Amino acid sequence: MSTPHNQAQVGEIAQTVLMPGDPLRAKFLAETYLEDVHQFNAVRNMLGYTGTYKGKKVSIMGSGMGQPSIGIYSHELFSQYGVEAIIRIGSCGALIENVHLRDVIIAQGACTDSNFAHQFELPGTYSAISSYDLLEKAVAHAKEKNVNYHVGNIIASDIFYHFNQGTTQKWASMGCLGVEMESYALFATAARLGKKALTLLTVSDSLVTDEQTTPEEREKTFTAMMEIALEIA
Ligand SMILES: O=P(O)(O)O[C@H]1O[C@H](CO)[C@@H](O)[C@H]1O
Ligand SMILES: O=c1cc[nH]c(=O)[nH]1
Repeated sequence: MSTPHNQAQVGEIAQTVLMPGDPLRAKFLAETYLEDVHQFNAVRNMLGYTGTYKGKKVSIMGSGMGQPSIGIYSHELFSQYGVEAIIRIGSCGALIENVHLRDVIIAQGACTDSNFAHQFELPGTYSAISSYDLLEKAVAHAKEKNVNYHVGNIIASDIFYHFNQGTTQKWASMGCLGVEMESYALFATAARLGKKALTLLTVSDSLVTDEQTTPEEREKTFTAMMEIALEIA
């Protein structure tokens, strides 16, 4: 069996999948941390790997950028491959002053400007939240490893280059810690299919101070977040 976007056979993918947006971050992680690794997907270069971490079977696969992309991959993983939990390991922009470059955000919930949840025809606004079970474990590991972490809400936007300069400040005024582009669709897909999801983000840039990390740093150096995800997988 395969899907239009994933050439893996059933059984090749672990019950927990770590998902960075960047498929090269998936490759780095698999090559750096996993043993007995094999690559299960290369369709559209959305690289996916399964291996073991401390004896535990774990998969890592890129999600691409944006809610439509993670909506496709997470739906297929949950509904076709028996995946029970997806942990997104992404980069984000900091929206408030006390969230610094390279800090880790553990997303409790995600707001959005996307219409992803309109498909559910709910009689109101859906609040997308992470799995408390995964969240609790991530916080425990972050504490144990002395990671600079924050737990709270984020904004999962359909837009990277906002023409209206004030947009992200409005989300900051509602307590959102960071901006990224996938978590709302991931949390909603998991909820609809009765599965678990969590997002861990490393701050790659600050919309407050304009500091930035390089593309290579985003690919290879966000290891505190990667290690938390591997421990709780
Ligand atoms: O680094 P990743 O996981 O791709 O996450 C962030 O980076 C991309 C934008 O540069 C978006 O996908 C955003 O969510
Ligand atoms: O969506 C994103 C991801 C990283 N940094 C941003 O500013 N936005």
